[in-house]
Amino acid sequence: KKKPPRRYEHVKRDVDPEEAWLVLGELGDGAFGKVFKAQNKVTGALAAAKVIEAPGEEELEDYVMEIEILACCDHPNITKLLDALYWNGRLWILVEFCPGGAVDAAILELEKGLTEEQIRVACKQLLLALQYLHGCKIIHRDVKAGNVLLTLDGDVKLAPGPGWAAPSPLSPTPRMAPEVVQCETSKESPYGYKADIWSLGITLIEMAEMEPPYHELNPLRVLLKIAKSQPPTLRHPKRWSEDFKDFLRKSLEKSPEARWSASQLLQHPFVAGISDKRPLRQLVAEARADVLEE
Ligand SMILES: COc1ccc(Nc2ncnc(-c3cccnc3Nc3cc(NC(=O)c4cccc(C(F)(F)F)c4)ccc3C)n2)cc1
Repeated sequence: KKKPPRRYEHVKRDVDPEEAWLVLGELGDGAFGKVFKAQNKVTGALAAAKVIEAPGEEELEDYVMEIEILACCDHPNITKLLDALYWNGRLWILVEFCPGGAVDAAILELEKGLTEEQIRVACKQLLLALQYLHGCKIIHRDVKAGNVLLTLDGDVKLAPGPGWAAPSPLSPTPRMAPEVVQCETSKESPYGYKADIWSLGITLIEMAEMEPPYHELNPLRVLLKIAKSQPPTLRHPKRWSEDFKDFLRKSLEKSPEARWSASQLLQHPFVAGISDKRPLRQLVAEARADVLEE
């Protein structure tokens, strides 16, 4: 006899999502399912809606974990949960819509990297998001330009991509911290929150140079490079400030113990004292302008 589906606190089971939400169009199609743009029929609020086809009970548990995290995360630089519904064998997760899309898409659109001023603003907001997550004992595990979403007024929000959960070292990404690559997840040095700081450093290089380091290598070579090489640096150091290069040295420190935490990095001159979001507003306007012209 089929066991009754478990009840989850933040997942509605008795509402048809399309009664409450008008689906406006597709935003993307990932391994996990499709993402649509949607509008609330009552409030007019815009959302990004992830629709997962027929998740099995164990898959549902994973997604409910994500929903629980989203539901308890209340931070301006983390996508806010708007609704979660389980209907007709599909799980819908709706979060506030970020009109600027992901930073990696903006870089592709504009065919150039971000300026140091734009990187500085994004970096400060990502550090605030990571400080918050790490304070809640949450490790993001997949900080990359594709998971940094842009709003019209120049904010960034951290969202996970399809791979969100514990990426196995067998699917290495150029942003993986050395201790993760060396599977040093033993007790004394677990895959800690410091791995997100390494990935942030790699993401800043990705924003500056359009690609993360070692992007030209195959996955195995990436693993070896990360494990045995000195931390990556910017390709053209003369183009960048000493503050930026020093910030990268502090976040791309191979030893997780010596690597600075989000709170320590928030005191670094590269991000201390800035608050003007205009550089990112310009980035979104430029990237969207291209799209609007088409
Ligand atoms: C192609 O053009 C665009 C234009 C605008 C957008 N805007 C946008 N705005 C908001 N979300 C998304 C989005 C895109 C692809 C996949 N998921 C997206 N958002 C989303 C995120 C989540 N989950 C989280 O953000 C999340 C889950 C767990 C933890 C965390 C964190 F660790 F960061 F707190 C974050 C759940 C459901 C959805 C629909 N996309 C996207 C593409």
